[in-house]
Amino acid sequence: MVERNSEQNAQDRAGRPFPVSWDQFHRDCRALTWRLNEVGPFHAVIAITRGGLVPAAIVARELGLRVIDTVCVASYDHDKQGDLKVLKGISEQTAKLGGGTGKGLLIVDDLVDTGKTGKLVREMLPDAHFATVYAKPKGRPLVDTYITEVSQDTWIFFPWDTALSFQPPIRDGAA
Ligand SMILES: O=P(O)(O)OC[C@H]1O[C@H](OP(=O)(O)OP(=O)(O)O)[C@H](O)[C@@H]1O
Ligand SMILES: O=c1[nH]c(=O)c2nc[nH]c2[nH]1
Ligand SMILES: [Mg+2]
Repeated sequence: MVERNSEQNAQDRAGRPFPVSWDQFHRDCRALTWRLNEVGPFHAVIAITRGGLVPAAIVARELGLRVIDTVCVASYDHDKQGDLKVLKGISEQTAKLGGGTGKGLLIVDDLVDTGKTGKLVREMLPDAHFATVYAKPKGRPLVDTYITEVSQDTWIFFPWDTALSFQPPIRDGAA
């Protein structure tokens, strides 16, 4: 069980819900790839699981990359960030492709928020290119390429975490 830290309860701080549909997410990932295509070529994509798996699949498809690795990090227990735990590091084979420092490797995640996850992975591969679809201001300086910035008090709701449900009319107090 990931340890909870009430100071880091991101969703409590999040005044603004930002729901993202599958269509929107796919479009944003394609927009990200247009930018990455100018920066590459890359030897491999490394997804920061689990949120980075979906954008990594789309980016890899668009860039024609077939070597895909994962760095498995756990920190948020739903909406509360605890201590970061690396459950699986980058494979030796992928590390070799990046010359040990990550040169020519592309790290992909769905977003940076506080930047803690991104910082941890960057330290493993200082010369890798780090891309996220969304960025909040605290984490943004860690990212090399991103598409959309949202305010720090925004909570992004990803399509794999949500389902269609009834919403009360705005007049009746809907967000
Ligand atoms: O910039 P930070 O404050 O570190 O937050 C960003 C990280 O938080 C989320 O992952 P989470 O730990 O919730 O795990 P998940 O990807 O498995 O959902 C998100 O996918 C990023 O990896
Ligand atoms: O689904 C999520 N939305 C967010 O805004 C966020 N920030 C950190 N981790 C997050 N997970
Ligand atoms: Mg994640």
